Amino acid sequence: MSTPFVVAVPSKGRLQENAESFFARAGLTLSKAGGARDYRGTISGVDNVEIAYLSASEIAANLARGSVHLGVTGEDLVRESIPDADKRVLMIEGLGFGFANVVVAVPQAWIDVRTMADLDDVASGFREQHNHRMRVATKYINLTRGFFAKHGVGDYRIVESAGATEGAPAAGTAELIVDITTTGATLAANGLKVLDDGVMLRSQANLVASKDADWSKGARETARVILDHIAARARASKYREVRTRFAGCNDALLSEAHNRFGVVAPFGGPTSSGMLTLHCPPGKLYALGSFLREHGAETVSVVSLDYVFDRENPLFARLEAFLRQ
Ligand SMILES: Nc1ncnc2c1ncn2[C@@H]1O[C@H](COP(=O)(O)OP(=O)(O)OP(=O)(O)O)[C@@H](O)[C@H]1O
Ligand SMILES: O=P(O)(O)OC[C@H]1O[C@H](OP(=O)(O)OP(=O)(O)O)[C@H](O)[C@@H]1O
Ligand SMILES: [Mg+2]
Repeated sequence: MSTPFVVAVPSKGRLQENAESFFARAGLTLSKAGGARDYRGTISGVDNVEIAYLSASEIAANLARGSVHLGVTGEDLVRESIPDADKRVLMIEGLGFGFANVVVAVPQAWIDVRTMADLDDVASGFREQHNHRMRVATKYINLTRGFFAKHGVGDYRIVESAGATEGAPAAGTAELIVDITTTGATLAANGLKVLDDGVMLRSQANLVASKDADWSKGARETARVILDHIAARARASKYREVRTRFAGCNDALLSEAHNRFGVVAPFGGPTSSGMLTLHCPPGKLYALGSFLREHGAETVSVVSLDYVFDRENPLFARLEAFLRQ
């Protein structure tokens, strides 16, 4: 038997539920072989795939190592734990959940410190006054080093923090922090504020491929099938299907609809009896319906799409290009 194609899926934390429903929406049903507590699983109907249930940070580490082919994890973890990430992994697609920013936050009491440049001023003075360098608590060590260097801030020391990072300034173990935030509630509760230019990374959950996995012919074919499901779902959710029939429909009208509403005609122009099928972005449906009726349509119906299978698979094309590099 050939070695399995491994897909890593978050087993806990904030990304877990959304990741499972992302696969389900794409028609990929994950099942845990040995029940809820099992950490290996399969995808029904796609042969030779093994699902590895891991934490989001383990998934980033496994992608770096090439021990999984595809994984769902946060961009923050990818950028922090994989040096030269863009060469080692491909972020195939942002998944629209797990949004969070990695930020530099200082005590609100530091009223004169609003920017990284202000922080640089504080850092220099701090060392003279306190006999030690300004301390930054974080688990994002590499991201912090890169960002601070980019802003010319050098006079600081990192204090590694695995959890409850926001508490470090009040506890006296650091002067400021770098951490991930969504609502900002935890920062506010700890009397911290984000610097105006202190957003280091806008992260979301991503579908990520590892360059160093075993990309045999069989593995590529499995990736193609999985990404075909995902692309079909992504394409379907960008549009609604609009159907109508009217005599006066012509190419000029279709190109006006395309320009004004972003409409595409996946099956070509109207049939001989004037039947027309269009795909329209959800936000433009009413405007398109009005436009079609103004030009002679009697009735316009709209339905949701589950999948749109195209000959082109942009996600797999991106993966192939990356693996060729
Ligand atoms: N408000 C948030 N705080 C932290 N992470 C968030 C937030 N919103 C989204 N995320 C994303 O979720 C990822 C996993 O965070 P979470 O703390 O849920 O995982 P975890 O199961 O605790 O993983 P680990 O054990 O590896 O820390 C983060 O790296 C980030 O990409
Ligand atoms: O901006 P907010 O919406 O308040 O969210 C930010 C908080 O959430 C995360 O912690 P998490 O809940 O993942 O706990 P952990 O530190 O144990 O991983 C993060 O480390 C912050 O503490
Ligand atoms: Mg966590």
